[in-house]
Amino acid sequence: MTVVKALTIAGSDSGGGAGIQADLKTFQELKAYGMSVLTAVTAQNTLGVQGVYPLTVSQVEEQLDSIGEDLKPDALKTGMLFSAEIIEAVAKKIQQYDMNNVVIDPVMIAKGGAKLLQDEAIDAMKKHLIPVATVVTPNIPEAEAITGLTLNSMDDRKEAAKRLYHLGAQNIIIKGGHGEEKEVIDLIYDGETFTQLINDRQITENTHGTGCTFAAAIAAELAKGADSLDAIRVAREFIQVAIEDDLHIGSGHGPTNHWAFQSRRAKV
Ligand SMILES: Nc1ncnc2c1ncn2[C@@H]1O[C@H](COP(=O)(O)OP(=O)(O)OP(=O)(O)O)[C@@H](O)[C@H]1O
Ligand SMILES: Cc1ncc(CO)c(N)n1
Repeated sequence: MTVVKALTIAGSDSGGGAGIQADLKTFQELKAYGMSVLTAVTAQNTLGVQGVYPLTVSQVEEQLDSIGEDLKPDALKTGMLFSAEIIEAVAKKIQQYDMNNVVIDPVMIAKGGAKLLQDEAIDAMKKHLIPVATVVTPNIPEAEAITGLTLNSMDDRKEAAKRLYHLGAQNIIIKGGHGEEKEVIDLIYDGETFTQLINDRQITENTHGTGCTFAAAIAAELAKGADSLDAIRVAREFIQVAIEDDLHIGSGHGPTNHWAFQSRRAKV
């Protein structure tokens, strides 16, 4: 049996729906051995974020050294990185250990509005992290914050994708969860071609951690050898059913269902 390894570099969500917890659940469901480098602890539930406690840069670096020296991942994803210093350290270690198949989810704000990235860290993200991305997965507000554009139309999103490409990312997906359309349109750009993935928009409160889960699924598929577009297509299916078969946990924005994808496959 060939075992592939996937790494998440992200924050902990005590509520289990987003962050490291969502990533590890997703890796497991997609049969990638999951590993984690923690950047911050959050006290969080479906109602919101009650506390944010970043780790020190050296604590993050030491974890990355432990992974890099023994357990080189076949793919990795980044989530909440919190500060410019952590972003720079992570980018440096990715290069030092020659880690490939890098999915960058430029997490900035939790759905309830809590800040998971300091404003002054956006420049570091542009300068250090987006250039090492195999795939970068901003939602619409994140793409706006990175590019400085206001994204009102699909043409605006295409222009933002081009700018992200020029920052050095190989593949861009601007996620449409925050869009106004009746359907959810995720826009992909690989430097040459635009591809739109169009899916039914689910009317539900339970979308906590959709971005984390989606990016982790891309990383798991890349780890198994898929090309970027195929990895994104599987991840899109994974998140669609995780939203459709929601769990109804907590009294706020509940998590998605990380086992829905495998449960549905088992029924076919
Ligand atoms: N209501 C919905 N119905 C169907 N798909 C959705 C819905 N909301 C989000 N998605 C899908 O989930 C994925 C994540 O998109 P989204 O824009 O919600 O990310 P995000 O804002 O980064 O998430 P997070 O809450 O983790 O920060 C995308 O593929 C998007 O199309
Ligand atoms: C720890 C963490 N990372 C990412 C997100 C974004 O969903 C969140 N809410 N919490």
